[in-house]
Amino acid sequence: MKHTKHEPADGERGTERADGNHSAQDAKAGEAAGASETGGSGRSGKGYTRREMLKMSAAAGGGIALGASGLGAILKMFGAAEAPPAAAGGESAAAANERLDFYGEHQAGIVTPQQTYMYLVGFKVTAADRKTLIGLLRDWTRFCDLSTGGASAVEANGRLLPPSDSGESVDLPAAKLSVTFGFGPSLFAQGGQDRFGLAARAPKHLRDIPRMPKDRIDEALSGGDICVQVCAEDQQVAFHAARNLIRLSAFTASVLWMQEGFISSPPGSTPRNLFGFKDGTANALHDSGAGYGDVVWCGEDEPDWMRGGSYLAYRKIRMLLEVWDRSSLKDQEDTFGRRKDSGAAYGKTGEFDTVSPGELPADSHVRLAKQDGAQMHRRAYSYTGGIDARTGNVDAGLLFLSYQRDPDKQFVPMLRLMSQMDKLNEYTVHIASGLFACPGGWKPGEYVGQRLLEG
Ligand SMILES: C=CC1=C(C)c2cc3[nH]c(cc4nc(cc5[nH]c(cc1n2)c(C)c5CCC(=O)O)C(CCC(=O)O)=C4C)c(C)c3C=C
Ligand SMILES: [Fe+2]
Repeated sequence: MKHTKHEPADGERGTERADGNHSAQDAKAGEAAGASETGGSGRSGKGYTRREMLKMSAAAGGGIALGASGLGAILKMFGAAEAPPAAAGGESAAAANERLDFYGEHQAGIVTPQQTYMYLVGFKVTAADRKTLIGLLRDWTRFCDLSTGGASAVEANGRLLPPSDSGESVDLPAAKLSVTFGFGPSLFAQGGQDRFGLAARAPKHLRDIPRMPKDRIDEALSGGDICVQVCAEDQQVAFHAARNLIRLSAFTASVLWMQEGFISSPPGSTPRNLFGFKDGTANALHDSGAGYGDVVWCGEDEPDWMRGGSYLAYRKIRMLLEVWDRSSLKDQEDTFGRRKDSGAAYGKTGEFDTVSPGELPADSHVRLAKQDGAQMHRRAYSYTGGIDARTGNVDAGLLFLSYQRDPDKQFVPMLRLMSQMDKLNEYTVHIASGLFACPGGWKPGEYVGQRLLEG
């Protein structure tokens, strides 16, 4: 059952916390709540774990007169910045490192370091009007605010109703949870219909990725009005967030598809994909504030809500592991133009040595990327889906995700070139596709997409 909405009045909202600390109002509310747990000592300025939040919500249910919504009451306890106290002085560095700020100039989960687990969920909005859509985005915002801070939105409204949160992350830390939102072309216009009065606010480059000749796209796994990328260092934390975002969308949106990915590498080194090659090396070419500005973040030529945002290109690419595993090491290395062990380009010794395209096979993947010349920020995850019952082969591959400021220049032409010539095509099939406009980051007190919906 969906929780009753708590619409904070302006005066309830907390102030912006550039330093990660909450306003005095928040701290006071936190102290009051903490007092019930700490024998009166309070925990002003310290973070609360999910477990503590659960206990506090139970305490609040017993001792504080709740409003229509227990969740609302919990949020009120922490002040109407709608967040539990964030990492601040006194908290252990380990705990602080577990949190990624949900607020900021840019959304987390784009250039922030890649976490181990990822869920990608595509939604179709079923709401009939903009107001209902806004309600969903507000609910999602509250959930993300709490869960990225390591708290749970557990209602304290008795045993006769389903709990507002499924609860499997209650004892777990924030685990660097990030939730990144993107809007698909169909949210702005579908079949010539301006469904939510947003057509005039559509970003410049948002249209479906054109189909390529070799594509075997499954429409049921593609597109959508809204895409949510959920990442965390703990799979249960990531799943919990994806699941509860779905749950909160009941009656307002329906899930079209959900993908599950993973990636792993020793700290500081480039992860390997399921072909055993280091994947993500060239991100180092733009790995700086200035580089992100040139490659990732949208600028002044976009509507205000997209500034500091980016376009997410998504391709689900099946990798034919059995074919690959029967190929010689030479064939495998020729496919990328890089060495399998070190990741170095042909003719070089170090992974990050500058690539000399002329030394790479003409149809190799990296040579074609260099020929195209564009850069994008890749954030891919591997996936596995068990065994293909028809063939007995392993169903596995890459959830290719890239962020760029202009997909018409930085993604589509390269995809076209690769689809025509890439040696990698002998071993891969593209089976799902989508392009989403991810707005710039959120300010505390603002709901996801507010500048689009109210601008
Ligand atoms: C249209 C863009 C791309 C698709 C689709 C794509 C699929 C894909 N890539 C790999 C593995 C590797 N890709 C690598 C480099 C690389 N790939 C792209 C783009 C697409 N890849 C770019 C822009 C680059 C960087 C090229 C450069 O400037 O050097 C590499 C090499 C190491 C690295 O830089 O990451 C690997 C390995 C797979 C397996 C795949 C589809 C399944
Ligand atoms: Fe690639």
